[in-house]
Amino acid sequence: MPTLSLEPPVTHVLASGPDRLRSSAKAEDLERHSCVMFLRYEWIEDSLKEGKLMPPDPYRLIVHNTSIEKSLTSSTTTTATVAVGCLQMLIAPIAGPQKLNHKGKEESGALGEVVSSMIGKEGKQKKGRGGESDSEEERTKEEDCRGDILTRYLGTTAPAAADALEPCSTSLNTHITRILWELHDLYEGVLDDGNRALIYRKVASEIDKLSYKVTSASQLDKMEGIGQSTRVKIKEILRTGKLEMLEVLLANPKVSVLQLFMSVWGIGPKTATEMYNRGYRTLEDLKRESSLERMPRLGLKYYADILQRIPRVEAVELEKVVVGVAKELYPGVLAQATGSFRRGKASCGDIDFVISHPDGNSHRGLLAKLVARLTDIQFISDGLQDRSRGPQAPGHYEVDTYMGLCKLQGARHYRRIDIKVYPIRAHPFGLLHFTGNDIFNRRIRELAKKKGYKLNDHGLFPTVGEGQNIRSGTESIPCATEREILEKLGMPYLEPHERNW
Ligand SMILES: Nc1ccn([C@H]2C[C@H](O)[C@@H](COP(=O)(O)OP(=O)(O)OP(=O)(O)O)O2)c(=O)n1
Ligand SMILES: [Mn+2]
Repeated sequence: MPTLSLEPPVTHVLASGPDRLRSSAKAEDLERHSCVMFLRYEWIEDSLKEGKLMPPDPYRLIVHNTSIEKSLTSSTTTTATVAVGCLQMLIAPIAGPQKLNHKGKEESGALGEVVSSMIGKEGKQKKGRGGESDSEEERTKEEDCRGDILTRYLGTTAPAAADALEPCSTSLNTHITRILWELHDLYEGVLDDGNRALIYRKVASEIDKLSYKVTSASQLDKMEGIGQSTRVKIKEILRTGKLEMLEVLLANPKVSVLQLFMSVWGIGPKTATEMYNRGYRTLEDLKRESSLERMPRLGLKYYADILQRIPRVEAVELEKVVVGVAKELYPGVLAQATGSFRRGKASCGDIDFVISHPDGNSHRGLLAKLVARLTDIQFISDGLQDRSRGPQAPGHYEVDTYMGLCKLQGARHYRRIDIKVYPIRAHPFGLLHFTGNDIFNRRIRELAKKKGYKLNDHGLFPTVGEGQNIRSGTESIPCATEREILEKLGMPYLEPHERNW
């Protein structure tokens, strides 16, 4: 089990362009306070490849403004890579104790402000990828152009590719978004109002992406998708640090019990309300309820572990185990972790596998064998298997699903694992769907609808009729790759890390 053993411990990783670094007097200040190391961009690439934090010394840039200039220009590694970013590792003494927001992301607090002032209030933080040789200006143009294309196709701008690798992103605006996320969670979960939840989610994620701290609601004037009532709420949050409407909601005892129940894996609004109406108020009460189905039982059994997010280093190891066993059992199998892991996130809520076999036949029975072997080696501990046979429902093919819990040998926590096995013709659709994120999926499904298709994780089905009478065929348009699916929808291909909407 790999560990994060860098000393002093790393709490933040931020990226900055070298030009900004060269001209910044504050770079020296930060170095003097010895809270920052400036590293070449390859450090994070290698760390991600290796699944652990690499020792920083070989990647270090000497941080006096004049020396930075020298090490940037005289670096023996590709100047192109160096030219796109220098990483700063901000360590504990200044950052103070780590705080987690509701999504388990670190809050950057005052230190974030120091850094944002260093890299520029209005400037978007940029991170490049190794091997790119275009200039910063060219890249900006290209990203802007891609944004335009997507705006045209999807009615919104995708986040720049550079925003996606979460290890480098910390929100500077959790003073606002913490409350908006809480509203999202309440509306989505407890109050079962998906539309309102989506509004708060969109606004909160947009504000989380800003590279400056919002101190006045007028700074958000140009941001799309913020309605008048959300604006009023943000003003109140900025003025008072809280939101009365949220406090009133949270003070409602029923709401807090429902929230607690729905934090259990497998319990949705319906069961939570039912349990509340039966007089249950605590998780201990729930454990006594014999009518609970298997999934919420597991949810209760592994409650504390499931709440913990999976650090990326561990997810890398989890993927190795499952893919390794799948390949051993079925040479040539297509198996990979999707979801937030494939989108490059620093931590994942669970780990989602999508599997298929190119021979068109071996997918049958594969899941049962794989789960049996993973159980034998004491990787999988508990779970549920389900087979949704098709195509009784239009356009639904045989897809096997496993939802359960697993643990690496010697690891502290059990982790949630989902495995989906698709027949090869549906594989790219499964991959696209389970890579997400959910907002991106919603957008491409809307786009498909406009173009006369129904898109789901089984295929792309031409539709006939209109409005209430709309019906989709049972034969999918064949697509061999995710790229082909997006092409059929007339939109440019997006790498998984560009799908963090
Ligand atoms: N209501 C949903 C739920 C899921 N998905 C798709 C998109 C998700 O990205 C993917 C995997 O679902 P997860 O809930 O596991 O979400 P993520 O993997 O994206 O995030 P997390 O880190 O929380 O697991 O399935 C979706 O489109 N709509
Ligand atoms: Mn997931």
